[in-house]
Order: sequence, then structure tokens, then C-alpha cells
Amino acid sequence: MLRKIFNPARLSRFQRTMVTVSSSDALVSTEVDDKTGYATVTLNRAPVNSLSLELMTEIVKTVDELERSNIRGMVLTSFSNKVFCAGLDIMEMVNPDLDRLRAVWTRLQDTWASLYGTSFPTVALINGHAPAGGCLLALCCEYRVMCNNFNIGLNETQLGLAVPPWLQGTMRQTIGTREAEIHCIKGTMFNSQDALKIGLVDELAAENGEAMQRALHYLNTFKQMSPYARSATKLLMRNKDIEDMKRGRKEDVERFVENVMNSDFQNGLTVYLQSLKNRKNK
Ligand SMILES: CC/C=C\C/C=C\C/C=C\CC/C=C/CC(=O)SCCNC(=O)CCNC(=O)[C@H](O)C(C)(C)COP(=O)(O)OP(=O)(O)OC[C@H]1O[C@@H](n2cnc3c(N)ncnc32)[C@H](O)[C@@H]1OP(=O)(O)O
Repeated sequence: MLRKIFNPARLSRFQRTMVTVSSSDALVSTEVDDKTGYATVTLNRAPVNSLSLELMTEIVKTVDELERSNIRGMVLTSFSNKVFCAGLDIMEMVNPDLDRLRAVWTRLQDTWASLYGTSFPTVALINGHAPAGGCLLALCCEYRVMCNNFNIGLNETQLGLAVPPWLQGTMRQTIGTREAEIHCIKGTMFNSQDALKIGLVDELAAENGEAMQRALHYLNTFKQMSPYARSATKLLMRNKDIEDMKRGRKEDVERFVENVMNSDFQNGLTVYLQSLKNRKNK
């Protein structure tokens, strides 16, 4: 079933409503340019925008609000010019409370679904590293502009986590079945140049300003187009993936919980955290 797009009341509001949305706390900030109708959504959880339950809740809330305010496009970026998003907050997985762990995975599913299923065009302005869940956020957007000298990829298997089917699907759709299979299994991290070559990102930029120009250029390509035809086509392509994820979501949560509660995984996580700290102290 098509969501969001067959609502005539919503389309008639499109021309006149331009709302500036701001998030209730500082984890996500949103600015809407009244002239263009484009929103810039900035992830703002220092130091590395790791995806805690609270940050994901804010992302979902922000996207829902933007959907209601009928913006014409969105750029997703980071407050930091070093890390776009470091993936799931590892601390959420260290000896977790089971209810919270389930909520974390459910909210990651929601984050994927809401960003992947926006009716408006979305661009990820990847101004820093984007491992695992960071790559997920970028993959959900329609278009990706990445600054030079960073890394991106689904490195979950390197951490002892399985990549869930819905995320595998988004990777397949982006870089093709053969490459997605190889690189999801290997957990490959790509530098910016290689990410461009394989199609994981669409354009490179030397720095943030240039990346923003390129992102806006993508959004401008839809200026003269019927928002209805655009969003209907996008959602007709994407809605089935979202519905499939929703049908399997409970099973998917339990697989994640089992994966995380495994003692080998917990031991590996402690070693991994230590390696991050050691790297920092070198
Ligand atoms: C069939 C399905 C079955 C099961 C499903 C199971 C799993 C599903 C799998 C995939 C779906 C998507 C989910 C993905 C899971 C994840 O996202 S796991 C997280 C993966 N992330 C990483 O591996 C990144 C680790 N971090 C880094 O490599 C670097 O920090 C980074 C390059 C991002 C930045 O480097 P730098 O700028 O030098 O910063 P520091 O390394 O010094 O880091 C600063 C402090 O931040 C802490 N930190 C870094 N990353 C995280 C994180 N992800 N979570 C929590 N904290 C993080 C780091 O330890 C430093 O802390 P300190 O200052 O030392 O206290």
C-alpha cells in the first residue's frame, strides 16, 4: 500500500506551508531555508554521533515532522567534520538491559524505515567517517555526496554482527547484488575514492562547502517536477522493502538480541572498545 502520497489535502498544502522545524533537544538540529524549502538536518551527538536510543528517536521524530511540514528536500549531515556517524552506540550493546536492547534495535529499524521512505528527496552529506550504522543512514538517502579522505562501509561482520536482510537489500540496491554480497560478508570499509568507484557514494567533494553545493544541485534537479510523480515513483520502488522489514521485524529483533547476548560477542566487544582507546592513545 502506498503511504503518504495519495493524500490530496497534503498536496494542496505543499505550495504554501514552509515550517521551520527544530528538535526538542540538541541531538538533532534542523534548519529549513524558506526560499528553497530545503531542510538541513544535522546530527549533533558528540563526539561521534553514535546511534543511541535517544539519537535515533530524535531522527525519527525529525523526519516525521519534516514529512508533515511538506519541505521540498533534505540534506542529512554531521556537526563534526570528521565523523558523519560512528554507527550504533557500542555502549548500548555492552551487558545491556534486554528491554532497552530490544528498543534500540526496534528504533534502528524505525530509523531506516522513516529515512528510506521519505516522500521528499534526501541527500546524505557525508562529511566524515561512516561505518556500519553510519553507512546505513547514508544508504537510506537517495543521493550521497562524500568529502574526501574518509571511510564508509558496512563493517558489521568485522565486529561479529550479522547484517540484517533489510539493510543488505539497501546495499544491493545501491552497489548491485554481487558486490553487496561480497562486501557485506567481508565487512569492507571503503575510502572515499573507492566508495565512488563502486557506487556506494554518488559524488566526492573536497570540503563541506563544495559538498553542500553538490547536494543542493541534486535537490534542484526536482525543482520543476511534480512532487506527486516524484514521490509516488520513489515510494512505489521502496515501500515493499519497508513492508517486508515490518513483517519480519520481531524475528529480526530477537536475532539481534541473541547475537549481542552471545558471550563470544560480548568478549569481542570489550576487546574492540579497548582497541579504539589504544588507537586513540597512540
Ligand atoms: C540477520 C540479522 C541478525 C542480527 C542483526 C545483528 C546486527 C545488525 C548489524 C548491522 C546493522 C546495523 C548495525 C550496525 C551495528 C553498528 O553500527 S556497531 C558500531 C560500529 N561502529 C564502529 O565500528 C566505529 C567505531 N569507531 C571508530 O572506528 C572511530 O571512532 C571513528 C573512525 C568513527 C572516529 O575516529 P576518531 O575521530 O579518531 O574518534 P575516536 O575513535 O577517538 O572516538 C571518540 C570516542 O568515541 C567513542 N566511539 C567511537 N565509536 C563509537 C561507537 N560506535 N559507539 C560508542 N562510542 C564510540 C570512542 O571509543 C571514543 O571514546 P573515548 O573518548 O575513548 O571515551
